[in-house]
Amino acid sequence: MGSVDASETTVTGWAARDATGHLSPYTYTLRKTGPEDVVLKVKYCGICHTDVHQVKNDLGASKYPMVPGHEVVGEVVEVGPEVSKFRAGDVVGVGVIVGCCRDCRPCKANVEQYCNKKIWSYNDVYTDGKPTQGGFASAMVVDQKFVVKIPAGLAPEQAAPLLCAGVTVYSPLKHFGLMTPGLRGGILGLGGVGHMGVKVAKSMGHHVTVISSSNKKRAEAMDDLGADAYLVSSDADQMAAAADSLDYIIDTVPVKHPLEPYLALLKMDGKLVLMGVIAEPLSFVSPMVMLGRKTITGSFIGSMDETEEVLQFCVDKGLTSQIEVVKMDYVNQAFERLERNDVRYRFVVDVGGSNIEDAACTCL
Ligand SMILES: NC(=O)C1=CN([C@@H]2O[C@H](COP(=O)(O)OP(=O)(O)OC[C@H]3O[C@@H](n4cnc5c(N)ncnc54)[C@H](OP(=O)(O)O)[C@@H]3O)[C@@H](O)[C@H]2O)C=CC1
Ligand SMILES: O=C/C=C/c1ccc(O)c(O)c1
Ligand SMILES: [Zn+2]
Ligand SMILES: [Zn+2]
Repeated sequence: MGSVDASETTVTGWAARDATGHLSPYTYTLRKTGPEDVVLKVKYCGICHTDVHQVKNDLGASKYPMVPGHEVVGEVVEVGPEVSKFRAGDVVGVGVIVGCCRDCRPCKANVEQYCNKKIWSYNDVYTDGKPTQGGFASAMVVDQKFVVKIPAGLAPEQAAPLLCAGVTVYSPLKHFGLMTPGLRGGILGLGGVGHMGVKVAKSMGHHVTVISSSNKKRAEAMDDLGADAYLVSSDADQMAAAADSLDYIIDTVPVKHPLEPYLALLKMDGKLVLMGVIAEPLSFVSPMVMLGRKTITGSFIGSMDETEEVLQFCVDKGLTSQIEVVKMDYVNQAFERLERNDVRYRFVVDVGGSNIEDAACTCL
């Protein structure tokens, strides 16, 4: 962390300044540590496709300067006086949200990710009026409710993708009653979220089919990730042969795509769970869901409770994410490679090992 005055700490993050999405060093201040706040020095931060959507203003609501990053693992360096769960030296994680109202139905049901007053970890405004900034930064201050302990047995860089990608697949499988061994699941789009989908679903005892836009990932999917079957979505014969075979599909495609080819793969009562953030209407004809009582639904990350659960689930099952660790000065190339589908399967930035405070003067 940088200089400290009576109330605020100066930190360096890597921010996008406009919709080109190019990140460069940016200096800003953290809020004064409140009674329930945890201050963490960032060690690692994963790059999610949502970060690409946000820096490039795909959703039309981006504000700049924007420091992205919501798969954040760090070390606690300070806690407020009312923090009981954490102490200095703990390795902790922060994900997509850092605030909620605590009073609405979702908050009271501990599914605070569905709170209409949730505060996003970046591209949002905190309760003090300051913009929120994410994990591609030397440090963050986060309310303890939105901080999780990284369990022993999980390397910090390994834990990073679980804080968004991991919990994003775990939550709907749990919520929709899809944890039963023997189910037949489909993972559409084998990227950061999708590869965690294969691993989590396999660990639940499912028969897992990857549905991909190309044949390029077939061997990796079957041999390294443990998928049971692999379909190329443009291969009409393969798709026809797999009709009526799946209990669910986790759809992670980040761009507009037809739904009917995938609805056809579902059995009666099958579920298509949309994960991709797509700001255009998707379409299907009604018989595709009526004839088979199929469901099209969506799911948004997971709760704080589920985040703790998926971390422990991964420890218990010996499950790891497949990551490429890079330094901060590679972040723009990593974003470009992610956008062109050239990563196996998640970039994780070694923020702590990148001397980002020193780079601040030279990289603008
Ligand atoms: N709902 C939620 O809570 C969350 C939503 N997201 C969203 O989920 C989506 C996926 O995120 P993430 O896994 O990080 O992204 P990745 O880019 O890592 O993976 C997406 C995968 O989709 C496939 N794909 C990519 N581009 C295309 C294309 N043009 N046409 C068809 N298929 C394509 C590719 O798989 P293949 O090569 O196999 O075709 C690619 O690997 C994003 O929109 C992200 O914002 C992310 C996290 C949480
Ligand atoms: O990667 C995590 C966030 C996902 C997300 C889902 C829906 C939405 O509208 C977003 O802006 C982000
Ligand atoms: Zn994410
Ligand atoms: Zn609420």
